[in-house]
Amino acid sequence: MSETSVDWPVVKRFLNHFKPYKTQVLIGLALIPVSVAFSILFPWLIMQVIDQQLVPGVYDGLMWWTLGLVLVLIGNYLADAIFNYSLQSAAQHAIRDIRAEMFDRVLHFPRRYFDKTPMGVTLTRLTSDLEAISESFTQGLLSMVRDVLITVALLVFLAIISWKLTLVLILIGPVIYYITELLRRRLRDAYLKSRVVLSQGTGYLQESLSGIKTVQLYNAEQEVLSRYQTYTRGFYKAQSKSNLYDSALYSIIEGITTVSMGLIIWYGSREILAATISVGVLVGFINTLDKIFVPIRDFTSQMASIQRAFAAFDHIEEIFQQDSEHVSTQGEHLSVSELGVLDSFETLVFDEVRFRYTETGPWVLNDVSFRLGKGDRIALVGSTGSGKSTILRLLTKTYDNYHGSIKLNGIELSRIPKAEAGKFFSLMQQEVFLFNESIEFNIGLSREGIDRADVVEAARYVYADHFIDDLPGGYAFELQGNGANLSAGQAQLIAFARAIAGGSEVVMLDEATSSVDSVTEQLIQKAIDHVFMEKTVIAIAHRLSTIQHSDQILVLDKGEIIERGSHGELMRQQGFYANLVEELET
Ligand SMILES: Nc1ncnc2c1ncn2[C@@H]1O[C@H](COP(=O)(O)OP(=O)(O)OP(=O)(O)O)[C@@H](O)[C@H]1O
Repeated sequence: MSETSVDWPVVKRFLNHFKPYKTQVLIGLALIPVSVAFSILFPWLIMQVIDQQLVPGVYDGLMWWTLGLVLVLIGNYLADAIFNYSLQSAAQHAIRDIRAEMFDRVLHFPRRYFDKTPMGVTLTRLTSDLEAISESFTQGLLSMVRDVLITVALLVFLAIISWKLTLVLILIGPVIYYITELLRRRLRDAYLKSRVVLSQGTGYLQESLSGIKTVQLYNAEQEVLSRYQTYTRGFYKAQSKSNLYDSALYSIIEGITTVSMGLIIWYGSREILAATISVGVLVGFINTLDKIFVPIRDFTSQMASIQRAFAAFDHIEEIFQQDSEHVSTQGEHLSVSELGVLDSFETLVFDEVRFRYTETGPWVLNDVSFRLGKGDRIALVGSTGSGKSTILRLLTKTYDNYHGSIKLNGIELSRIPKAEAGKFFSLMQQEVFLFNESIEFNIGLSREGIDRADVVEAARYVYADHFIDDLPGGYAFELQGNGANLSAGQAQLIAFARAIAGGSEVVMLDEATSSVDSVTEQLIQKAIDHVFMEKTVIAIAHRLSTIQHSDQILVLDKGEIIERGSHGELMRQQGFYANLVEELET
């Protein structure tokens, strides 16, 4: 344990989750003394049967002793079963609650977290790390407490019936402990190694499966497989090593138990012949031996399990430590009058906004200023990486540590809670994610206040209704594998309908650059025209027609607005924009 530092507040927070299930924990704990009592009662009864009945040849009452033995055995099993069941049940309940709480946090994490944390890591935190803690709680910590108490009680019992035999036993104890400790260290190293390789392998597996289309497209199956095999080989090696130490430990302890048994029988027989102890004492002693050695052996795995739990505590703590960021994206508590100002969209003003994704990274937006009024349509154009999407990401509050000022109806955006700001803006994304659910779900997303009629209306708004009606089941049509059973254009229309269904006043459009078939292309164009006619729009525009429909065009280069104006004005300037348009036309 000395290798692992224990963060008690973390452990305490974990144990707090057991409070609602304290009855089960208390039942489990209450059964520990029962188990201890039964463990002593059994060898004591055996001693009595031998010394009082068998050796003197008294058969009267033998049945009662035997019945007592059976009852104690049954009682012991029952106590063990209830102990395990109640503690496991409490642990499972607590883990269920913690898992839900952690997932809730993860769902609210800022994008920065996901930018730097591989998905596999978050998955591991929510699954195997929690399992390790739960396992350690039941099979590690509390079983160890019970076993230690039983061992001590048995040793006291043995010392009372024969201190000489107990002395022989105690001499063997340190040998077992030393061997166990030696192997345990190696076992733990091998185990840790296998966990590291396993999590790397799982991360790689997850990445390969999410990129399966690319893997297959470029016939990279063999390379991917051989790279995965390096992880499985590593895992196999580490696992084999830990199995080897585990079985070595098991066999050595078994061997020592047998040798001790021999020693005790030899020494005990001499004592019987010298009439210092009775036959019953020797048999009772032998019966108890196993009960002492097994916990000593299990102690190793219990300690390992507790160490795993502490490592897991450190990992899940990373999730709980994200707290401050979690709160910051939520903005502040606005006053009633401020909330009144946010009733409907009036203006959005960017004033010398600067932004970078990381503390030390390059500035991605440099003194960006513009004003978007109700009904205005702004187009953002510029080369790739110039910062267009970043502007939209600031508005969706995906990132919020900007410099300068962004005011929504005069209130600083960073102060407005994410959910509140979200009512104003909806994003028509270029990158579409569709769930394995019905079309209706994919448009409405079970959002509050959006019913079936809104879903149908949104689909009609973006001209997606015709193709949806033609699908088997219509709005109940189940999508598969991120919309694999739709065309790319249809998937885009569903995403458009999703953005419209929210009823936001400002639509942010990230226009797709990928080409779709001409029929869907026309539908998408019509949907965009519709939005341009009726909504306030801020669009990352790639189509010339979208750009020309805008009141104001902002031309971005390396995070700066280098030109601004209407299409006609910018064409007359014969600058960056005019060149861009020329490229689009050719
Ligand atoms: N999560 C991120 N972490 C760090 N840097 C990022 C991140 N996202 C984008 N960037 C960087 O910010 C810059 C602007 O990116 P942005 O996505 O805003 O460009 P864009 O103009 O929308 O490009 P495109 O037209 O290709 O979508 C780029 O240099 C990019 O590398």
